[in-house]
Amino acid sequence: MSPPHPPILFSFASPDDLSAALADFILKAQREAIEKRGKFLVALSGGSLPKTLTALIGKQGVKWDKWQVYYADERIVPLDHPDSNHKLALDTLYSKVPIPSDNIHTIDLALENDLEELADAYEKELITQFAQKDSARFPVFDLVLLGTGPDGHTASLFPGHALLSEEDRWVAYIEDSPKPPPRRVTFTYPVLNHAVRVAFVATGEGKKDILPAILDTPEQGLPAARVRPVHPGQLYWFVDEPAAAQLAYPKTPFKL
Ligand SMILES: O=C1O[C@H](COP(=O)(O)O)[C@@H](O)[C@H](O)[C@H]1O
Repeated sequence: MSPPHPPILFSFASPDDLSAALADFILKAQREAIEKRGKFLVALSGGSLPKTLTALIGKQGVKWDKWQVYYADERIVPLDHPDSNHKLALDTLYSKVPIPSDNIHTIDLALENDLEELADAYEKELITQFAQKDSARFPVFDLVLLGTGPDGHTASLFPGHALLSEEDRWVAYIEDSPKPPPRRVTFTYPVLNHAVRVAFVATGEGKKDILPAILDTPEQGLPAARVRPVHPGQLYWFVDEPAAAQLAYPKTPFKL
C-alpha cells in the first residue's frame, strides 16, 4: 500500500483570509462529493473551529440540503449547554444557513448514563449513512474538519490516552478527559484516517508552540500528528501567521 501523502500547509495573513480560503476549499470538496455520491459527508469539531466556517454563510453554491454533518467529538452535556459542540455549531453556523435539521447528526443524550451505549448508537448512525454504498470496513468522510488544543489533542483524543491505540471502534467514549467536561465521545483514528480529506484549522498565538511539535517533529506522536489519512486521502493544515510563527514545515501557496 502507498504511504500517506505528506500534509499540505496553507498559511494566511489573517483569520478572515483563512476563513475565505477554507470556504472555497470546502465548496470544492462539496462539489466533488456530490458528483461522486450525491451527498457531502462532513465531520465537524468544536472549540475554535466553527467560527472559521462563517464565510460559508450566504456563499453561492453551498448545497446545504446535500450536507450530512456528524461531530468528530462531542461533550456529554445537553445539546443547548454552552459546552456542547453542537450548540456551538448551531449558534455559529446552522442557525444562519438553510441546512435541514435531519441532516445534522447529534448524539443521543437519552443514553447519557451509559456512554458505551451512547457511543455504539452514534456508531450505528454512521453505519446507516455509510452502509448504502461504501462496503469498506471504515466510513469514508468527504471532509473531516479538526482543531488542535495547545496540548496537541484533537477531537477528544488526548496525549497518552489509551484511546490513541483504538483500532476497531469508530466511535469511542472517555470519562477522564483532562480538558473539561470530562465525559465525551470521539471518532477514533480508523475514522479520521479513512477520510477523503482532513483539514486542521489552527489560528492565533495560543497554537504557535504546539504546531512545531505536530508538524516538524511528528515522531513525538502527539494525537494531532497521528492523523495521517491513508492513501489517497490528503491532510491539510489551514493556519494563520500567529499560529505558524515557529513552524519550519514548508508552506504551500493556497490554490484550489
Ligand atoms: O475540546 C475540544 O478541543 C479541540 C480544540 O479546541 P480549540 O478551541 O483549541 O480549537 C476541539 O477541536 C474539539 O472538538 C473540542 O471538543
